[in-house]
This record gives sequence, structure tokens and C-alpha cells, in this order.
Amino acid sequence: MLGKKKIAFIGAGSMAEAMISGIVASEKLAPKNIFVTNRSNHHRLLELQNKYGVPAVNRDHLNLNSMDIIVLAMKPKDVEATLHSIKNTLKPHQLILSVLAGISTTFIEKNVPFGQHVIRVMPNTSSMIGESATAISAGRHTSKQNISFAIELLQCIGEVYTIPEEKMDIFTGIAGSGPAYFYYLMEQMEKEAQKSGLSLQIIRKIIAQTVVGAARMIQEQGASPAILRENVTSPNGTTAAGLAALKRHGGGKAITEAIKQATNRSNEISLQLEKSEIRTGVIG
Ligand SMILES: NC(=O)C1=CN([C@@H]2O[C@H](COP(=O)(O)OP(=O)(O)OC[C@H]3O[C@@H](n4cnc5c(N)ncnc54)[C@H](O)[C@@H]3O)[C@@H](O)[C@H]2O)C=CC1
Ligand SMILES: O=C(O)[C@@H]1CCC=N1
Repeated sequence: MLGKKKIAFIGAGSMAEAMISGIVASEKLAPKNIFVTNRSNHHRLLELQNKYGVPAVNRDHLNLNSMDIIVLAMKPKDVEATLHSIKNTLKPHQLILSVLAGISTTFIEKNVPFGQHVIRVMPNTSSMIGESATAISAGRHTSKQNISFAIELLQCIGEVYTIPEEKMDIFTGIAGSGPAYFYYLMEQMEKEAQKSGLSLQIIRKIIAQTVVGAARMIQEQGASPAILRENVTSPNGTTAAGLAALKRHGGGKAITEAIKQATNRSNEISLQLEKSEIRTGVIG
């Protein structure tokens, strides 16, 4: 269904690259139909062009009229200016996909022509290898056909879940930001393991395989993490000692707090933006 659809990424940072990489690797869309632009860093655009074969286009030269899907992939603070700069060129059938944390479909709809098709998307950087956990929530005017296009496109970068928009903040807290928590944990594991004298090269492989194996046990066995944890924990054994230390040092609480804070931040971003809109009179 994606066939000859044309997509433009506005914003050429790490999230745009991860999505472009996953989409190109899926071969569902020809790289020549995936356009990427940013505010000013042409060197970065050329880097993406060389790596993925996607046309890198200066903002002023990007013909948005010919696009079917426009992906907003800039930082949330830049969204208002971006929407202001494109709203007069948008065509009614064009679908806007926003991957911006904390930016509601209502906010976008209020800053583009009435009736525009909008979908809020929360991917993660594992899009790079087609392993994202991605959520979508459609705006008020989005057609079923455009929702299907979006799902098909996003399936190129991993699993897609349709959720109510009010759950986007918690989704961002666990899945959008989630990879960073695991990387942080893996960083700590690497540091400690290196003290043993094992090479970083082998340690990195061991830890990654351990994480992949644990995640796949949940995916493939359908068991709960609590049961799987119990299966690892022999009475009075090594895991019991490790888990006791984790509890003593607030491991569980630290993870809960990380998710809470990321979720709150997502909510805070939208509140901040809407407040500034109230001040400037965009939202009445
Ligand atoms: N990095 C991540 O893991 C994830 C990021 N996101 C969202 O993706 C968005 C981008 O994040 P990153 O890629 O990490 O940021 P980044 O800072 O790496 O990239 C932002 C890009 O937007 C461009 N930009 C800013 N204003 C622009 C404008 N007016 N016109 C064109 N381009 C403009 C910048 O030049 C830069 O290329 C954010 O809104 C974030 O909330 C969502 C899910 C995960
Ligand atoms: O840190 C952020 O704000 C973005 C959104 C989710 C992951 N990265």
C-alpha cells in the first residue's frame, strides 16, 4: 500500500535517522521517496544522504506539496515555528506524523489548517534496526486510510500499538525513553565487569546477549517478569545476593522514579506549550 508514497522528515536528528534507517532497510519504500531536511546543518543532511540514499534537501528547496506524509522530527520547542512555516503550503489530504514528545494532536491541529490529518507517534531509537515499540494516536480528522498508511509505515521500524492519546505520556516514559534506562544499566554493568580484567569487547557482547535473552523469554514464553526472576533466583544463591543489594540500594524505586519523571516531563512539555499559546492568543 505504501508503494510510491513520498515522505518528508522535517528534522534530521537521531530520531529521524533511526526511522529512516529502519524504513530504508525494510525496502517497503524506495530511498528516493524519503526526503529529509533540517534547519541549517547541510553537512548532516549530506551524511544521511550518503548513508541511506535519501535525498537531502535544504528547507527552502523542499517541495512539501508533493509529499503524502510529513514527519515532524524536530525538538518540541521548535514545533510552533515549524508549523507556522509550513501551514500555508499544506494540502488537505496530507498526513502529518509527529514524533515529538509531549506535543498533542490538538496542539498541532490548532496550528495547521482545519481538518488536517494528524497522527501522534512515539517511536524509540531501536527503529534503527526495525525493533521499535511505537505507539500511535490519531487526531480528530484523520481518515482510516491514513491511519492504515501510518501503521504500515511504522511497522517498517518495529511493533505498532494504537493507544488513547492520554496514555502517550506513560508510553513515552516506558518505551520512548525506555532504551536509555537499559543502556544506563548496561553502562554500569560494563564498568563493574571491566574490573575483572575481561575485555570490554567480550563484556559488551555478554551483557547484550543477556538482555536480549531476558527480553525474548518474555516475548516468546509469555511469562511474567516476576516468575522469570524467581526462576533465576536459587535459594541463598548468587542472584538472591544480587537482588537483595539491588533492593537495599533502592533499585526498584529508582526505576519507578525514572518512569514517573519521564512521564511527568512529557505532560509538562504540552502544558508549557499550551500556556505559551494562551499567552500569545493561539489557543483561546
Ligand atoms: N531521540 C529519541 O530517542 C526520541 C525522540 N523523539 C522525539 O523526536 C524529536 C527529535 O529528537 P532528536 O532526534 O533526539 O533531536 P535532535 O536534536 O537530534 O534533532 C532535531 C532536529 O530538528 C531540526 N530542526 C529544528 N528546528 C527545525 C526547523 N524549524 N525546521 C527543520 N528542522 C528543524 C534540527 O536541525 C535537528 O536536525 C523530539 O521532538 C523528540 O521528542 C521521540 C521518540 C524518541
Ligand atoms: O528525551 C526525549 O525527550 C525524547 C523523547 C523520548 C525519548 N527521547
